[in-house]
Amino acid sequence: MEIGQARLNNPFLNKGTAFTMAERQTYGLIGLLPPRVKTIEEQAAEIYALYQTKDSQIEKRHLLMEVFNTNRTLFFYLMEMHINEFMPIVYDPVIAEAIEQYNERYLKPQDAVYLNVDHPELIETSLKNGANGRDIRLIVVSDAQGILGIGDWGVNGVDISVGKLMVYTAAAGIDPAQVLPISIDAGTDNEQLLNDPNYLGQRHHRISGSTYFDFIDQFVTSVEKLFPNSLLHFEDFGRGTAAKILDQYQDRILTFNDDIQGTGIIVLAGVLGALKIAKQDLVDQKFLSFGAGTAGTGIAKMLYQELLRQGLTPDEAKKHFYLVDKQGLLFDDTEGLTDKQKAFTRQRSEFDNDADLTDLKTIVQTVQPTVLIGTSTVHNAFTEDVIKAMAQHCERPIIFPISNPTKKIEADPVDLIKWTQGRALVAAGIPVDDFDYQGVSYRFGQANNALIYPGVGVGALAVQAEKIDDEMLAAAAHALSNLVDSTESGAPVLPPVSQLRQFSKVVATAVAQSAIDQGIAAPQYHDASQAVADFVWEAKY
Ligand SMILES: NC(=O)c1ccc[n+]([C@@H]2O[C@H](COP(=O)([O-])OP(=O)(O)OC[C@H]3O[C@@H](n4cnc5c(N)ncnc54)[C@H](O)[C@@H]3O)[C@@H](O)[C@H]2O)c1
Ligand SMILES: O=C(O)C[C@H](O)C(=O)O
Ligand SMILES: [Mn+2]
Repeated sequence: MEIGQARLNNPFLNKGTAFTMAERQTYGLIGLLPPRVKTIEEQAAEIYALYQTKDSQIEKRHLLMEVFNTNRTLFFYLMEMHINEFMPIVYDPVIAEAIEQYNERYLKPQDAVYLNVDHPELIETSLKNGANGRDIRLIVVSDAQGILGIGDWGVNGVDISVGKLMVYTAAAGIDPAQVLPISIDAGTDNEQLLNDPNYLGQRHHRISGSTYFDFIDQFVTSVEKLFPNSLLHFEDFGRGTAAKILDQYQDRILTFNDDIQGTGIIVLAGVLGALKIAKQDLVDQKFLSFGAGTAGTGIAKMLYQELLRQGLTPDEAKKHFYLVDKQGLLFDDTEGLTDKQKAFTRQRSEFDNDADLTDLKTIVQTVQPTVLIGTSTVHNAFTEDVIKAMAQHCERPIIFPISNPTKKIEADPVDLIKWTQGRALVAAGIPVDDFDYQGVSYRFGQANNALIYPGVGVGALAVQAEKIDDEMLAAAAHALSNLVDSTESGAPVLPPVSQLRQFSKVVATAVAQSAIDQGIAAPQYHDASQAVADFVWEAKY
């Protein structure tokens, strides 16, 4: 039992001024706190009042991180009360700013584990020190090669592991004492960091090839050994490693890649939601993915698998996809294709103007897509010309510019409504305010994987699933899209973040049920909603 200052300094156990007199006796806290005993409601009201005095978003974040660092229960109590307001501050988009300023604003290690590619022999010790005897069930790990759309941020990327875990607890209620954020410092190719005297990571370029993959393998093996009942969530790895790692481990351990799978199913859910509103079928759509990297190809795969579930053959389903990357429309003879792009390339013989299919407007005019998804990190790539060309050929264009953070988004969602006279069905990766236009209030869905990965992870953990498979992922997407209200004009294509807690439970239950139905849940679980309810942690003293 931790007593005295050690208890006050332990964010998992600390209650600050809310320790009762009896607790102060028991835990050796007599004389260590001012006399007045406060309730959690009083503490939360005080912090919130202070929060409102902060001028900038980064200052607001700094305050909330201090609460997080000192008292997890109070932090999550507050977060539940102000979920809409706090999500963009502790998570995307302000988290990107925090990552860019990590060295300057370094406060505390945030109970994360810092692994160093040059010292594989320290992996186990580091993991044990990080857990400090806690029963770890969920790990988010990042090597920060592709942080959102802002590139390589080395050790600064630890914030994304911490932030993704915050959302897990706020949305789906995993006990914050059972999570472990991890940074893998594999070096960085970010020259700004390498030249920054304050940079806190290893000062060398990224290590790649077998040294890198051997390190990952030792890491995964250590996680399996030390935390055999945990889910290992990979976040913001690079285009050249993310899919390789997922393919290597997805059948061996309980693991998940958020950028590939989480993004795939949030977009699938959003597209299904949009089609519900437009009263159209998935099999009648043509999908154009602009930016065919980790997220773009993950999305194509999820949509493709849904077409198969709806009865199409692989050849028929494949014909619905057009991938565009730096080279233009991707053909089977395009130079530099990634393995995941190869599954969705087109043939030049399909087009008379194949040589011209390098700019987005010509591609849109030629292909006439009904669904346009942006995962390119190219700000404002969806110009008025491009969107008008698309809207000429379809009544309800489905347009998801989902590159993050705000400075990378492919179009301003408000412009998409204006340019299509309100016909577009739009979702972005970041929160966007409602927009009143020609008598209709347009609400924008947030196609951010945060709306779905917490339910997936908690659903899988609640029934101790052996793995996360495509059936469970599809169950999650369907559960979420079923909640879309298609009756009101201007309705969003996904349920609003204000209901994150409620719908994460629905997603978790669907995922748990799928694992039970497939026989990959632990045998003691028969009732998915009971298992999820039993698993959920509440932010109270
Ligand atoms: N909303 C969400 O939930 C969500 C989830 C994952 C990723 N994202 C966003 O998607 C973006 C991409 O992430 P990623 O992990 O796939 O990165 P990535 O680097 O794997 O992929 C980006 C792709 O865009 C391509 N690209 C770059 N410039 C281009 C151009 N001018 N024209 C066409 N293609 C171009 C790159 O070659 C690459 O293939 C990021 O901004 C990220 O924040 C959003
Ligand atoms: O982190 C986010 O906001 C979503 C996504 O995982 C991304 O990489 O952009
Ligand atoms: Mn990500």
